[in-house]
Amino acid sequence: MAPTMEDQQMMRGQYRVVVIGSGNWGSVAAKLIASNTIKQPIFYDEVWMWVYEETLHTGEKLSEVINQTNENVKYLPGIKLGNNVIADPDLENAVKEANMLVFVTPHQFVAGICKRLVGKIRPGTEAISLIKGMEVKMEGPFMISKLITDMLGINCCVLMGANIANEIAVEKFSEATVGYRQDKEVAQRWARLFSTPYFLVSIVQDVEGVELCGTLKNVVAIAAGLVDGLDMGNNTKAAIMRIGLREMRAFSKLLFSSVRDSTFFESCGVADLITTCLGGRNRKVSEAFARSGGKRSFDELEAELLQGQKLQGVSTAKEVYEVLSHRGWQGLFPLFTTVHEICIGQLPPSAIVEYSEHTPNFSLVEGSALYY
Ligand SMILES: NC(=O)c1ccc[n+]([C@@H]2O[C@H](COP(=O)([O-])OP(=O)(O)OC[C@H]3O[C@@H](n4cnc5c(N)ncnc54)[C@H](O)[C@@H]3O)[C@@H](O)[C@H]2O)c1
Ligand SMILES: O=P(O)(O)OC[C@H](O)CO
Repeated sequence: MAPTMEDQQMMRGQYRVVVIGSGNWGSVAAKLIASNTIKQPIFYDEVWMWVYEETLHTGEKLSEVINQTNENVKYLPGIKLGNNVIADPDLENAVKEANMLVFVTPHQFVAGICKRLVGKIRPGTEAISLIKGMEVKMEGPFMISKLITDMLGINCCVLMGANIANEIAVEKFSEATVGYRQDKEVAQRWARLFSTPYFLVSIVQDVEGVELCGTLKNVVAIAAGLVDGLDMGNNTKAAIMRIGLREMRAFSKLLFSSVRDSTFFESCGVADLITTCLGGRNRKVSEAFARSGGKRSFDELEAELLQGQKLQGVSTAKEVYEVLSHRGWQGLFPLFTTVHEICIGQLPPSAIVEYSEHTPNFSLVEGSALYY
């Protein structure tokens, strides 16, 4: 039954959103959300955005400049976020009224942020993670949505997709996928919060599949960048993407048997893999690494080329490698293994196309559980 006028009045402003993170994608997410909260009465108009405070070269505080200019001059210059976006450098204050938390920071910072939020979250709060990455603990791999759920005791959906932030910032058409565990209504509410005519969001009941797609494609993007840096051309890059996709699917299914094949055909799967391997930051820095012959470090190149933005692929390759070596799976995942060994300088960048020496291992798994 459709809600009555009275119900709609009662629901007015019921959902208050905070965006935790204000990097390149965090700022675009705040812009998308703010364009919807202002139009949809169930959402409170103002959107809080937690800013990891920093002092700009002008001596001004980033959060103050965002509030004065309505622009994130460091991470998304030239784009107005919407007058209903409020930047707040005080994390606890930013979340205090919210019941919809949008996590969008580089994955290495999430555990520290959640630690600060323990006991500070309103009852009945829902979360969504836009973060592409995972953590590896003694007990094994931990997806970021699970980390948020475990640390804060709240349900956490994920939103992933072929989403290069700068393109969405200028309202070029793209798609995204929300992954949810149980509650379809909550997932639909998240889709409603993000969807615009140029940003189409679908929902699938496969939280791990969606999150692993977003996480693992960053490792393949490092491989794609190496291929570009070696001037190997399109066929080689396509081969790397195909093999990478197969390893993404095999790894995801080995970790979570519930992961669906169909998820890899959503925006979060093959589409994100393609866009990241063509135009992402991981690809860009990795290309520069290969062009330096592996002489310059990823850290140095990240600082030089991204000016404060963070790569996720190199640390994810390490995290994936930890899982592979702990379980004795390196031979089954030659691409993931090789990417990590190149990133740490154990192999030269050219090893990415000397991949054939591992191929027999790879074909051994044909017909096994890994293969289908
Ligand atoms: N940028 C994109 O196109 C894009 C698209 C989709 C998903 N993502 C994912 O979104 C997540 C966030 O990426 P982003 O692009 O918004 O960020 P970013 O890489 O542009 O910026 C880095 C952010 O980290 C913050 N930071 C630095 N040190 C910190 C600390 N110690 N604690 C907390 N924060 C700190 C900075 O203030 C900045 O906001 C990543 O997982 C990324 O993979 C990015
Ligand atoms: O720029 P990257 O490599 O971090 O990728 C950005 C997004 O994840 C693309 O969907």
